Amino acid sequence: MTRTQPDLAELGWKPFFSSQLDIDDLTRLDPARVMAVHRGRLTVTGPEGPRDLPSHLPDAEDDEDRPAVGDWIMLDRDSGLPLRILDRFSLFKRRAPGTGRRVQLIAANVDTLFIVSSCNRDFNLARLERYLVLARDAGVTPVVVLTKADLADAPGDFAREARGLQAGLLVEAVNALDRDSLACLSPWCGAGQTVAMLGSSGVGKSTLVNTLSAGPDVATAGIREDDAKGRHTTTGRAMHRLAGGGWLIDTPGMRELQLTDAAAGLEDVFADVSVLAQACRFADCAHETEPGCAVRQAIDEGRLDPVRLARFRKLTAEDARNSETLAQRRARGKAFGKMIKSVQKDKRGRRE
Ligand SMILES: Nc1nc2c(ncn2[C@@H]2O[C@H](COP(=O)(O)OP(=O)(O)OP(=O)(O)O)[C@@H](O)[C@H]2O)c(=O)[nH]1
Ligand SMILES: [Zn+2]
Repeated sequence: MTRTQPDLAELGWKPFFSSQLDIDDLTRLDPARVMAVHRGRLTVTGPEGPRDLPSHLPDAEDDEDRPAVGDWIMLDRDSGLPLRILDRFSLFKRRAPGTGRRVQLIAANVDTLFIVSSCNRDFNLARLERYLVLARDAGVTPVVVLTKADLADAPGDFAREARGLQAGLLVEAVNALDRDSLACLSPWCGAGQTVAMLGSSGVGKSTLVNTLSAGPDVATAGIREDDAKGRHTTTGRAMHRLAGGGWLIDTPGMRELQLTDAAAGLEDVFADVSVLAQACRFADCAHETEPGCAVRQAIDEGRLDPVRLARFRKLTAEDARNSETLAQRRARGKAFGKMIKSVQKDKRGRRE
């Protein structure tokens, strides 16, 4: 299949980006979209086709000044070098493991997050809520995609349960192997649109990528780089061109995303709990044994499902754990080490 180079709009350019440029910028700079980031290099695509560039930008100060897959960067027209990253309308990021407060950028300027689960034992409301919090936190519209509908007796039941999580939540049950069955996803896969995907292992993410993909990629194909041994290796693709004209970002980092600093997302996805909590007597109420707890009162009166509160607690704990600083983590590790030692001592004491 041959296809012409995508133009700016097809690459996902929006008025949001034009509004960040002045006349002077337009005469000196060219925009390009980051298709892949790897070992200090970028693969970008602009209307002139794909290019391989160094990833360092002149004014980079902190972690968020580094280019991520999906970013729009402005290149100097003369030197061809990247000068500036345009503000992102959405961003998936995470704390880099073991580095305290350092942030790793996963994907930028994503319009829609496909939250993938399947119509079988993988289906789990707690997991869906976790992904909904991630979507909300990144500023991306979520769509729940339930695969393996063809293997389930009553796929509608799964879809109904998922829809119950949030008013207006978009849920589609599909057979990921069948292109016709994926037609319901086309509103989010059209020209210029960018999708990312989250879901546990085996739910059908790779199958979805394959079925939705346009085939051989003009925008990213043909970029080769030398590896350490001087061999040519084709750069791993992070953005897949979709048959509908849009883009799908699929990177290992995206697949491993965890909750961090997600307080705003939690408050939104669990708006029912947050609203109740405002009426608790104590601002830091843990809704356990505190007097004047409006959340527990709602449970006693049957207005809130205790299972939902338990899921909210678990996610809040995950967020707190992932958001703690390296110093806090070390302190917790030490306290835990001390406790183990004292238990071991205690056991030895009893044996002697
Ligand atoms: N019948 C049917 N099989 C499916 C569907 N979606 C996925 N499968 C099958 O399920 C298996 C797992 O699918 P994958 O696409 O590899 O799952 P994944 O989410 O990419 O898994 P990881 O790579 O481990 O993250 C494959 O054998 C697929 O063919 C579906 O909608 N219907
Ligand atoms: Zn309370």
